[in-house]
Amino acid sequence: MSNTENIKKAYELAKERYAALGVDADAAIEKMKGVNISLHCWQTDDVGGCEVKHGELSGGIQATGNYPGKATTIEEIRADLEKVLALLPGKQRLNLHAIYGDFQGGVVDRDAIEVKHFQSWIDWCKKQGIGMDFNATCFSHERAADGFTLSSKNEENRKFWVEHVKRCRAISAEVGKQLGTPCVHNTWIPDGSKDTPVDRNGYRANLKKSLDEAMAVKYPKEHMKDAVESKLFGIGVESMTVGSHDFYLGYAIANNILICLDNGHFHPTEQVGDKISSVLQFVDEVLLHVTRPIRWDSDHVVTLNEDVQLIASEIMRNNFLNRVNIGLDFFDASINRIGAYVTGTRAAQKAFLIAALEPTNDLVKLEEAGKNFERLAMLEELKTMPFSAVWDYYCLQENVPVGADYIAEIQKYENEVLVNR
Ligand SMILES: C[C@H](O)[C@H](O)[C@@H](O)C(=O)CO
Ligand SMILES: [Mn+2]
Repeated sequence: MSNTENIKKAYELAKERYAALGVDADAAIEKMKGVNISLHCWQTDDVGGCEVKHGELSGGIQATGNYPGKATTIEEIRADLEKVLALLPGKQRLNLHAIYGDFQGGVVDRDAIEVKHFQSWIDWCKKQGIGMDFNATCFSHERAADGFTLSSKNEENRKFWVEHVKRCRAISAEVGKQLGTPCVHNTWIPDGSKDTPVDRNGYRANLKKSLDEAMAVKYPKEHMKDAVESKLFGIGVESMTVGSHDFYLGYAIANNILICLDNGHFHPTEQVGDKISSVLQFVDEVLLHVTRPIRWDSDHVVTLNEDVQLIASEIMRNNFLNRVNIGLDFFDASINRIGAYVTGTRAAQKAFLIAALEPTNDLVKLEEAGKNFERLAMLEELKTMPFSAVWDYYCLQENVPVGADYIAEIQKYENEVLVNR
């Protein structure tokens, strides 16, 4: 019997097991069409970017490791992204940072970027048949050297970063218009203080003023949507982060924009999965940065852990796919970067498929009847249901490597492409 036949046979058996619980496995696979993950371009090159003058990565984020094969040109970044896309089931999106512009016609500073610097990315996305999201890059720059950007008390620097964000939003609107799918523009700034600051209020008032200025121009929602990303702390900014969760949640609610929840940006015992149904009572949509924090915001490769599962389950249980924009945010330079990318994205996708295979209504009924032992027991049983047979069948249907087969594909790419860089 061929491997394909075995996968199909295993799926038929799994389907019966799920059907016995009232779950339609075909329908769960169908639901995966709505799970479009925005692939963060910065996993290809350790958040380096395409500006000629590479600034040292700053802002309290770090890519550790020196595995060979890092992409160093826009062509290599695109080749790596194409490889990643080819190894993932379903349709994803691209999440681009402003430092990844196409500056081959001449590099410009961040306050002078225009649509023309991103046209080749828009065309690339069109060719791939995918949408694109965008990010202002308010770090790795001499005007961020003192740790402040939009909240800076240096008026020249503050205005510089306002202009950058303004331009990024205009570029995002054009991206969404050309690609026919809204571009989510995320603003994250590293601003904060290593030691105890005195004028916390002054910096936060500046940040509010800067965001108001940068977001004064409104764009159609069909073209672009604004998101702001909060953070608890970063390396070198341990005592105060200007853009805290309280600050940005307030700003997002007051302005009806998206709050970006990065699951590495909270106290380790807080779960972003628990926050989704809270914030969605007050904002229309959220943006997620799915990552794996180890003791700090370390941005390790996503794995199928309880935190990621809760995030996916909360979205699927509540039909929130149209209100939650799913992005990733990890960067590991210590292993094959394409391998990191594909493993992490597939892990997130698995969490969504597992969530789609849950008999949610029955579990809610148990909960509402106070049958909490039965709820606990069922949640435990679900963990060992034959999920992998459904995942393998989904990959087979999508024409991408099944199970661990993608490892060999990545090794081949390493031997044929990455080693020559
Ligand atoms: C590169 C990203 O924009 C960055 O990681 C940001 O999203 C973040 O999470 C900073 O800690
Ligand atoms: Mn993030």
